[in-house]
Amino acid sequence: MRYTALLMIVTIDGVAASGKSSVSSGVAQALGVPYVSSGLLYRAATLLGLEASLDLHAAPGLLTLLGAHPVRLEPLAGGNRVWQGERELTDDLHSSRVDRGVSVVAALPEVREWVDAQLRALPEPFVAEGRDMGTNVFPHASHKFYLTASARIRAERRARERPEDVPAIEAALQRRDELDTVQSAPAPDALVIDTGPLDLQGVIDTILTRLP
Ligand SMILES: Nc1ncnc2c1ncn2[C@@H]1O[C@H](COP(=O)(O)OP(=O)(O)O)[C@@H](O)[C@H]1O
Ligand SMILES: Nc1ccn([C@@H]2O[C@H](COP(=O)(O)OP(=O)(O)O)[C@@H](O)[C@H]2O)c(=O)n1
Repeated sequence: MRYTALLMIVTIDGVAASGKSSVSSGVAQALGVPYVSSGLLYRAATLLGLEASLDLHAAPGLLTLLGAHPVRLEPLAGGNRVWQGERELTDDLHSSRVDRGVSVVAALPEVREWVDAQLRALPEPFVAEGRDMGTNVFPHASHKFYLTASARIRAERRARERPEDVPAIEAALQRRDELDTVQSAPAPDALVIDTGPLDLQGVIDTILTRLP
């Protein structure tokens, strides 16, 4: 564990299934700090909206629901957990149904404000991962990274975790990348890493060598 991470925010953004959460977890564990998965909050809002049969394009209903039954992100270094009261949502957040709806929910400015407020309230230090951590939420972060890889490589990796086949996963990832374009630009001061030729530890080490 390194002790140089005091009062530091590291941002790791990138496209869908580029390795953000696995890499963030590895970096966070090496630094001895938590990591924060912003995508899980968008996924939680989507899951709860779907369960309540709400229109995912309409912010007021979603915000009323989230206000009445607050969602809590538990940012641990080994893996984030999401709670709504006593109910743990974590295991339900990576279904294909949530994948399909989440970009619609994430396009709502009111939902983005709901997520951003929770993230900005967290005590430093931490590693934050998502799409706009280095641009919008923590523009003052000391170290910023952006992960990419071809859609095919990302789909092959994700196929090891999902029941669908590679072409179906690839098409869904590309659709989500398109819908997420607005919030997914790399920060101008981020180091862009193509994770295609690297294994997980290779990406983690590339980042760690650039941290104090
Ligand atoms: N560089 C890499 N090499 C091989 N597999 C990787 C690499 N990065 C991530 N993975 C694997 O790809 C999958 C998606 O990674 P994940 O961290 O969930 O991405 P994201 O958080 O961007 O969606 C996981 O199974 C992970 O173990
Ligand atoms: N900072 C963020 C994080 C996620 N998101 C949205 O949340 C969705 C799920 O994010 P995620 O990081 O859990 O998804 P994966 O890249 O892990 O598949 C994305 O497709 C975006 O629509 C966002 O808009 N901004």
